[in-house]
Amino acid sequence: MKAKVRILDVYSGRYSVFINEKEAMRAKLHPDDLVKLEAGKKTVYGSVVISGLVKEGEIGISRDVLQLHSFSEGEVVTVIPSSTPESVRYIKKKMNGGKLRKVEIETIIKDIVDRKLRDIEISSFVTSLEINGLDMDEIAALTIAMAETGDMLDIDRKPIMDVHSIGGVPGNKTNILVVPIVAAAGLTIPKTSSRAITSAAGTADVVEVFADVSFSLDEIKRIVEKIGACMVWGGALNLAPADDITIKSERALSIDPTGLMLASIMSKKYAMGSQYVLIDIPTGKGVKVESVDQARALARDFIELGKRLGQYVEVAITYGGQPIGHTVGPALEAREALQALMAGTGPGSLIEKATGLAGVLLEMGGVAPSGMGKKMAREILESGKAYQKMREIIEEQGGNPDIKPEEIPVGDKTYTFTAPTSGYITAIDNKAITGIARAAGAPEDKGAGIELYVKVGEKVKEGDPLFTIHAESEARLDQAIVFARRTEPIRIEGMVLQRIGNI
Ligand SMILES: O=P(O)(O)OC[C@H]1O[C@H](OP(=O)(O)O)[C@H](O)[C@@H]1O
Ligand SMILES: O=c1cc[nH]c(=O)[nH]1
Repeated sequence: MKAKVRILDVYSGRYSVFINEKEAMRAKLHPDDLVKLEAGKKTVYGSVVISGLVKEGEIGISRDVLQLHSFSEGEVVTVIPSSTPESVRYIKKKMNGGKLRKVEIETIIKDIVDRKLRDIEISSFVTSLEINGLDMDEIAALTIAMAETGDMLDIDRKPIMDVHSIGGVPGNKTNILVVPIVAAAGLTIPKTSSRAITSAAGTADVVEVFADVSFSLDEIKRIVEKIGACMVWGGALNLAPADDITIKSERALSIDPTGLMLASIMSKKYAMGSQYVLIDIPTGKGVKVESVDQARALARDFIELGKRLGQYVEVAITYGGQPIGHTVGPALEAREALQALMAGTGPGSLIEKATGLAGVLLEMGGVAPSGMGKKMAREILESGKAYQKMREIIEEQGGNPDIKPEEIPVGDKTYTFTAPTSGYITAIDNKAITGIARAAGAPEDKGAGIELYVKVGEKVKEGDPLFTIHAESEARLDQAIVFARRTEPIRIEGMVLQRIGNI
């Protein structure tokens, strides 16, 4: 069938194609059917939405499609019903525990990028990877397919350093300090981050509080060649474009299948042309990797994958047993990171980790002698040079370099939990902290999150404040309070954990 394009002011978070009910009946199209739109050399796939927003003879296109494809109002397109793509068969193969061949992985990734696979099929793919995993051949094929379906960056300043955390630990704003420290030492570090996957704030969500994170590859090249660094969102570029699409399913399920995580991280590094990559594996209770043995096994996989991609990879296993610093959630974390950069100091968990990671990169990049990297990183932070570099990054990325931490707005609906008893803090439950911050609205509501007043090992008196929840609406605050009451994220020795009555 032929129809005229009508551009609808609608964002559905997916590729939606709106068809009038009568037209759909005639063409035997049903909600969520896959259709192909053809106009000249352009081909786009989308899912059918039956809607009164368009008349007969029209085809409505949501703004999501227009972000990557140009269609004009009134343009004539051919609408062709599309059958289930071949890649669904390969997804089922993985669901049944089979090993995928390179060509099968390439087909799945291409179909994800072309939007031939819909959310439900992509979620099934992600779930099949969570359950049945991938071996190193599959991971390497997946990484290269994810990178090569998008653009590649070629920056003239070498060597190109990079850092990436596997995430999972609440409050992990560490790389917002690492990147300016490393760039202030004269190294080149074009950092791409994803948005939150399992946490309440990915690094891209946090940086977005004070600067833009969505840039074209040409803009990134210009920024990095000028100041040696950037901190951008991988999903905004056509860089490993399957990554952000699969991350949406991961976020909804709060899972990060190991093989997909390796491919997600390393495809971004490969596409950015990174030569020396440091991977941070936070390890501890309630994060993605709970034991040092598991962390070592994962480290070997990163190093092996790096070799296959021609990259030199080192891994830092870091402490992830409780949140990093004192804040969780985009705006609160942005405040804390900026404060630390300005003061050259801050909470031990943040400063030690940031200078430790930056130090490894300074040694890998050959600007610090072996064993001296951390000291040099600390000097750069304390001297204010890292803050100056951060100001350059913020300015080049369209933000206000003069912004002060207290000027960053945080959620004004608050509730503070206090210590029910006196004693030492014995544990902080990472998963519960993330769950509360997400219930409060993070990461989408930038001001939502948690301010923590205590860390494990500290002494509190009954009635001392433990943490404050911030939200942007009363409804979200109430949800977070309920979640916090149910999960009791902070344990104090001697505290009654549960009271059980007649059962
Ligand atoms: O904690 P969750 O949400 O699972 O993991 C996602 C976060 O981990 C990585 O951090 P970085 O960009 O290396 O700092 C990702 O880019 C993302 O920001
Ligand atoms: O970028 C990232 C970080 C953690 N896990 C992923 O899958 N991607």
